[in-house]
Amino acid sequence: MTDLLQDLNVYLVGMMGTGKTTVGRLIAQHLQYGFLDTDDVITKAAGKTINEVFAENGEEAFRNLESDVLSQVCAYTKLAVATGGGIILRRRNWSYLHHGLVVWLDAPIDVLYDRLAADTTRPLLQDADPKEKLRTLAAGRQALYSEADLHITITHDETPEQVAQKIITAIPSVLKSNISLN
Ligand SMILES: Nc1ncnc2c1ncn2[C@@H]1O[C@H](COP(=O)(O)OP(=O)(O)O)[C@@H](O)[C@H]1O
Ligand SMILES: O=C(O)C1=C[C@@H](OP(=O)(O)O)[C@@H](O)[C@H](O)C1
Ligand SMILES: [Mg+2]
Repeated sequence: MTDLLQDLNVYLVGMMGTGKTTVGRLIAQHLQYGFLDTDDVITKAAGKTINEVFAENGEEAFRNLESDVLSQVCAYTKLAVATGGGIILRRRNWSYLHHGLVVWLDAPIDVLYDRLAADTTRPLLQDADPKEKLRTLAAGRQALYSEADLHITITHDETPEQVAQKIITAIPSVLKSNISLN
């Protein structure tokens, strides 16, 4: 499996709350890869929280930082990368993501809402109706997420370890089909 991947980075994309950060760490352990979360890198580089970046600099500035971080991360290999849910919004980011294997974690809105209802660290969900906000964001992003190499659907009762295992099991199928296309 690790041979098949040829040190390619694995990028997890998907809506807030799908478990990119949690599952990304497990994927890294399985693959004996390093782990990186683009939000963590932004937080460290900016010296403030994601909430503070949004509040003080705005979403556009956050998206610029996100693109900068991704452009630097894609120069490395053997990384499992948890991205922020909006990374797919910028076309330029796809040229970086496609240096590696892009995995879309896809979970029902109810699951995302249950996980994030009490969370205050997602500025885009600090809204009068966070569930509706999740629906709107997901609807607007669906077509972009579907550009990922691998689509992993998550049900409400799957543990992070089960999701990681599902990804690890599915990866060879995409790599094989890529090879036969070339
Ligand atoms: N498979 C899962 N089952 C239950 N809770 C989960 C699962 N994956 C993630 N979580 C929880 O959901 C919340 C959001 O997970 P996180 O990894 O931060 O998602 P993301 O990075 O996609 O926004 C966290 O509290 C995390 O512990
Ligand atoms: O979906 C989004 O636009 C965002 C998702 C967040 O990351 P997670 O997907 O890890 O929650 C974080 O990057 C920021 O709050 C914006
Ligand atoms: Mg995350």
